[in-house]
Amino acid sequence: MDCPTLKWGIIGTGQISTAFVTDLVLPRDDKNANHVVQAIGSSSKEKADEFVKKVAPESTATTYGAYDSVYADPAVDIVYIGTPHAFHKEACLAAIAQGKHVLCEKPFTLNRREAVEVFDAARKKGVFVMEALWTRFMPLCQELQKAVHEDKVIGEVNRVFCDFGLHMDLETLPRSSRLKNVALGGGSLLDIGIYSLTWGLLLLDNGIGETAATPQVFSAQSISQKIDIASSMILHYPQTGRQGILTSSMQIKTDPVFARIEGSKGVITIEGPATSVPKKFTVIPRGEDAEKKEYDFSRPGYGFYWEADAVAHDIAAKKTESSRMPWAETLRVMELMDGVRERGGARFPQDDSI
Ligand SMILES: NC(=O)C1=CN([C@@H]2O[C@H](COP(=O)(O)OP(=O)(O)OC[C@H]3O[C@@H](n4cnc5c(N)ncnc54)[C@H](OP(=O)(O)O)[C@@H]3O)[C@@H](O)[C@H]2O)C=CC1
Ligand SMILES: O=C1OC[C@@H](O)[C@H](O)[C@H]1O
Repeated sequence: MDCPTLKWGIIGTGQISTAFVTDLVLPRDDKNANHVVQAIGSSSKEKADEFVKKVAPESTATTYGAYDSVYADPAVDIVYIGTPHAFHKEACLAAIAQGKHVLCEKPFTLNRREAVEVFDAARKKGVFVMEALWTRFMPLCQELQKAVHEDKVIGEVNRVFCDFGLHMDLETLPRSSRLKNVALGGGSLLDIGIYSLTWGLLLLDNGIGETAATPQVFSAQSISQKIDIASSMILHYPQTGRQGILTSSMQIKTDPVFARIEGSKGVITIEGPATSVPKKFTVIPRGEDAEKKEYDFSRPGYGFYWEADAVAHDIAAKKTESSRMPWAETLRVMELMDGVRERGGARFPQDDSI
């Protein structure tokens, strides 16, 4: 099918649902899927109505003051989950129980154990489920992986540095903020460290999920008000000697150049407004006379349509997993982050496995 149609039910009307739905309805020249905003579920019907008025005024979305009504709506094909991390598992399970496909925001769940529960349920129902790690679906990311692993433009990779820092004034954030509330999964690692880890995994090794090489992991976390305000991970691949130095912080914003890949024949830098939103990469070959080459990627809107289009095509092809974000890859990332939190001391009340 060339241009499949997918009818979306949206759960939560906060920041990310606003950005995601804005992109779903964005007119684009390169459109290769039809996205219909079919239903909106919110804690109140008034909020859902407001959301439609603001974000998708042309749509005829049904609005509900309860999430369950979205899961039960027969017109909805796929549920997009845009609630805080701590509610992802419950929302995924409820949607799957109604036979819906699911695209769930990152981090997929609070830990690996919860993710296993969701994938087991999806397997039994035969529905498509994916973690919305949108950066992996950006053309820049795919081009960069090709340049590094297939074209070997900087020879053999030796080290990858990547940071995602944002200045989040913890003192002034309300206790209810998902960024600092422990019960909502607050802290830097699950919110933004997941991107630094993703870049490291994608650039240090060409495998994904079960085919990926297993690194040794060393890590540290700085804990304040029970959450990690900074996390650092060193990934070491014993077979190749490669190292990744991958960090996150809630104290200071990262420079626009947020990552650096060092290889035997040169260096690549990646830059953009945030570590989740790469705009350009630059290949800098070794040697004083060597010419730098810049690869600049423009994008209308935010760039969430790339993952949405990929999901539409996977579902049309009757797949239950994405090849760019397979279940085993989500489980691998969750397991690595579980380990970091186990060593670092950040814990959530409902997380009884660590
Ligand atoms: N891919 C990306 O670039 C981004 C991903 N995210 C991810 O999306 C998720 C949501 O983040 P974000 O949109 O920033 O969060 P917001 O706080 O802006 O919105 C979350 C929404 O979830 C609903 N909700 C349900 N229960 C609660 C609760 N107890 N506290 C707060 N909200 C609740 C609310 O919607 P309602 O009242 O309508 O039900 C709320 O508006 C997170 O998991 C985050 O990691 C976030 C930002 C960017
Ligand atoms: O995924 C994200 O990327 C951007 C950040 O501002 C946000 O907190 C995070 O959830």
